[in-house]
Amino acid sequence: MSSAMGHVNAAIIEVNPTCKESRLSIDGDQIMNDLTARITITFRDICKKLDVPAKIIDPNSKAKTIQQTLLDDVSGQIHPGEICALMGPSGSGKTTLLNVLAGRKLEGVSGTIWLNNQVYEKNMKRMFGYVLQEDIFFEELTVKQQFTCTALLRLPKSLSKKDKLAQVEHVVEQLRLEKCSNTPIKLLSGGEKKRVNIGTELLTNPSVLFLDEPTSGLDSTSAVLLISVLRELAVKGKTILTSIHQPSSQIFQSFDQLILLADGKTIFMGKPGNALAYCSIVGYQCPPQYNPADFLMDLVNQDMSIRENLKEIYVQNRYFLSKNQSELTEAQKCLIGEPTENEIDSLNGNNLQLALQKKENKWPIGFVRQTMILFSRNWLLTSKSQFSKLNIIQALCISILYGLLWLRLDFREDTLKDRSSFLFFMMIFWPLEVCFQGVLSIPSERAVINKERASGSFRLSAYYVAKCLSESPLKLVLPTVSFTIAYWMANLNPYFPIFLGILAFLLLIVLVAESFGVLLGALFRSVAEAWVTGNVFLIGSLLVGGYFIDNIPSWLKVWIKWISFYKYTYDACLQLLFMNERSYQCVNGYTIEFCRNNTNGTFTNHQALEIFHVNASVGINFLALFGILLLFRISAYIFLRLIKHGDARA
Ligand SMILES: Nc1ncnc2c1ncn2[C@@H]1O[C@H](COP(=O)(O)OP(=O)(O)OP(=O)(O)O)[C@@H](O)[C@H]1O
Repeated sequence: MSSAMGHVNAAIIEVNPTCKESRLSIDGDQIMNDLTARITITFRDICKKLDVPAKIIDPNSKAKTIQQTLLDDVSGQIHPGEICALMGPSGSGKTTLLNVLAGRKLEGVSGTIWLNNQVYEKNMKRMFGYVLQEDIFFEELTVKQQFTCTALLRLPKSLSKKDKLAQVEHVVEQLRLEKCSNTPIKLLSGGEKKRVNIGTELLTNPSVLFLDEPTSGLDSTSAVLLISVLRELAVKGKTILTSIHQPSSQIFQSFDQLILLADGKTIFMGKPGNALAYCSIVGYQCPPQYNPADFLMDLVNQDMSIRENLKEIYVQNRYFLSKNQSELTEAQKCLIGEPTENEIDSLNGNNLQLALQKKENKWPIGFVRQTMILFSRNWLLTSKSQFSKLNIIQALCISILYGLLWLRLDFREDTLKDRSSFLFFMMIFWPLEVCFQGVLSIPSERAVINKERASGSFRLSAYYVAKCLSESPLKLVLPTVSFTIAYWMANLNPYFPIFLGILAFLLLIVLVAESFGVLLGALFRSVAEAWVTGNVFLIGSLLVGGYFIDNIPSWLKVWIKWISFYKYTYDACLQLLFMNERSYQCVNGYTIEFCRNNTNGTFTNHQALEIFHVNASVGINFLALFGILLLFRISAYIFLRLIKHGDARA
């Protein structure tokens, strides 16, 4: 398995920066073209109503929930080759409408959506690309690594790897990202990051592109560049719907259609160039030399009564598609009429079947391939974070400090406690360190994973298996180095197999602690809560681990074997340490009873072990630790599956 994974790893890392001229093969071109049908989206009477806890809206309310209307009877039609802009004040429902049309967060939604003349089905989502407002990535990856990983995961298995890489090159060019294609995403400008965000969605060549405020935070030049990229995509036949906040007049005029929302209702739908004329007809005149977008936003933001008036006028005017031109009111001439059933039936003669056929797989590639690609990405990211200069310096300093404090222990009665304390303190630092990394691990990746899974990139199980397989070995490297240095400096027991046995147990407890951290990260939404729970459990487990207290109350002793993984490791390591035949020098009889009247004598390893009151065998301790490891890992997966910690807003 490792060689296969190494191969994929290379595929991602070794993206050839010079293969600019790479092109899709004829077959590849055909497959990519087949993916891109020209799609008209029609939506009728879209409502979204949610029952929200009453206390959130009114702290004095006696009711349990209050129904909130996020979208109210919104209808429209967006055509291929066009860019439709969604505008409206903050909270007017732009993101909600985008989500609904993109088939996301459908709780409480009613109404109908058609893609061409086919009623929307969940599995048509693969035709969509959704560019979130936030640019969420693993920012350590370069642009090409990000694109390559996405292409390998999301493009169908019928495409060869060469074609998938050619598609990456194509998108890099299309989005004018050549200059920064080998730069880590964290070093990119806002505009470049946004284009990487769009590029990630474009790799699958979606027919419809949804964008949530792609220009927010960009300077005007970057915004214009971005919109020109969208225009090029529209020209190629994509259907584009984007929400936007206060665009410049140049950008505003460049849209093909504008939908203006207020409080979840449409108040204008038409060509942007007709918006001011419409306002003037219904009684709101734009002052000369005013940016039309600013005027519209000021108008709807100003006064509740103006908004209500605009909503009413729109409702009176919205259905007119079946009328003759001569029957239209002046206001209607400025609008695009809302579609009726007839408009849907006559739509887009293209009879391409958009829903997945039963035999088609929901996932573009299989579980094993997904796992291998995610393994390679995780390997890359984890090795970057694990082997930072700071981590290496920390590991060396700590091991040398341990080694110096316990330097060259003699085999004498008065060093028995020091030997056990060495083992115990070795069990503290690395497990705690790795547990903390585990706690942060899932929360720090959650946003990216949720985003990628929302676009159907991979199974959760593939992500989790890849994560476990790639991170665990890497997280063992520094503890191994550190323990080896300290062990031989302290000269704990020079018999090599014993060193290996103790090392194995110390690494096992590192893995158990890491799994415990991952479990907490999957269980809790807040890192602080996870960490507090972890602290209490780990400190409790440490205290009863066998080093600090001998006389534990009997009612508590019963539970220790269930809760303390330190106890298993400590007991096993002590048994291993005193396993081989060796004599120890008596000193004063304070520790070993046999030495009390025999201060110049020697005692055996068995007598040494007796003072530690160890019970279970090494094998039993190993099985117990291994069982806990599996329990933590499996529980973490179950929590990850069951508890949705994504966006709290449905
Ligand atoms: N899950 C939810 N529960 C309750 N209210 C919600 C939920 N999701 C959204 N809302 C509310 O619905 C309204 C519309 O939200 P939405 O995010 O669509 O607005 P927007 O126009 O995109 O705003 P902005 O421009 O600020 O992003 C807001 O008042 C928001 O608070």
